[in-house]
Amino acid sequence: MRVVRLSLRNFRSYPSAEVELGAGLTVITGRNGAGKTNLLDALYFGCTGRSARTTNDRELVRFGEKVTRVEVTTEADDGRHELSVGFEAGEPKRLMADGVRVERLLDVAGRPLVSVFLPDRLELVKGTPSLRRAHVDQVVAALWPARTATRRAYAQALAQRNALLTRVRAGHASQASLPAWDRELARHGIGLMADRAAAIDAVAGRFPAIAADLGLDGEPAVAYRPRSKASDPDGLAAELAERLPSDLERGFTQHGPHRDDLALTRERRELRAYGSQGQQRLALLALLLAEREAIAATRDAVPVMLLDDVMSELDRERRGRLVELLRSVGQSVVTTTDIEHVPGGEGNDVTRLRVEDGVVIADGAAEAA
Ligand SMILES: Nc1ncnc2c1ncn2[C@@H]1O[C@H](COP(=O)(O)OP(=O)(O)OP(=O)(O)O)[C@@H](O)[C@H]1O
Repeated sequence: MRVVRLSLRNFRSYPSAEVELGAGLTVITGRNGAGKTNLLDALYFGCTGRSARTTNDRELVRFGEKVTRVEVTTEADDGRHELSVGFEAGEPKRLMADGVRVERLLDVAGRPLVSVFLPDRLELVKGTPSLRRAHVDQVVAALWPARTATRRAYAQALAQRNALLTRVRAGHASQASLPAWDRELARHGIGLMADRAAAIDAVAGRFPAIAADLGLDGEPAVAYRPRSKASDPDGLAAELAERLPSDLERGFTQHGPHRDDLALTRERRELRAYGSQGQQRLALLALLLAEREAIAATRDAVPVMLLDDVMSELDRERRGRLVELLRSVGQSVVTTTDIEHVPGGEGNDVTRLRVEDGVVIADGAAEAA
């Protein structure tokens, strides 16, 4: 499946725009502030129903306007499909798939998977474990959509246990029902840990070669770091029981997969603490590309890569390697202020779009794929 067309109305800086994407690499050029990221975010929004940049949807509505709308046309073996997201500022979003109203685009079977790199996504490497956990869970969802149920069940059981801890602590409930909740939490917890381990396993094997391809030296590696050592629900329930006094003191559950992390390392040291900006950036790109490969191998779908402003931060050799990787398989869209930052960007297989004064101009389309 690939995205063939993007259409927007009153989205961020665009009054309206119609964009045809290439089957392989599409490069969006334009000056600083021209609207390149806005276009990339519109694509993300149209495919997922969410912005990659903000959780405040109001920001997406063009200044002075009330309603925004993004439509995405995809092409798959069974023909073309239409996804659309629109809303009036302050009102709920209206999501449609092939003209039928849906609750969430993420649940639509035929929607394109997207993987996005924005400069602030470096937080995934540098930031708190919670960001990496959420990311790992997204990878699980992309690999095996049905398994999102396990994460939801775990979150629900955790919330119930925490509520009970608060009541016990306040003297409003007895401890008698805690073991039952521990068993429930442990059952879903072990399931969640198994899903995360399997997802990282699929990615970890691919990561070093891709990282090396991108020019990241020093034996880069990615590994799942579960908080619990347990291998079955009884083991995790026992660990929870052991920590009960301290949980009661604090009023929340301190142990379990909601404290897991993902380690990105180079020379066995955490990139989060010791990596240069360039190394962190390369590791994140390698991670996203390894995930793309793992997803492509598991499902009949290659996620569309959306890369914002990544080229200017890489040296020429690494830019060249990244572009080669992107051109080798699937669909990707990159933004840059200067086409010269995309080695091979003038090639016949590359679609070039230029953004100027709120208008998107086809700057030489790729030959039919
Ligand atoms: N809701 C909105 N309505 C109108 N304009 C907006 C809205 N939100 C952002 N903008 C404008 O969009 C422009 C930024 O666009 P964008 O971030 O896509 O630029 P860019 O081409 O990626 O720039 P850079 O190369 O500097 O990263 C700014 O001029 C900003 O004022």
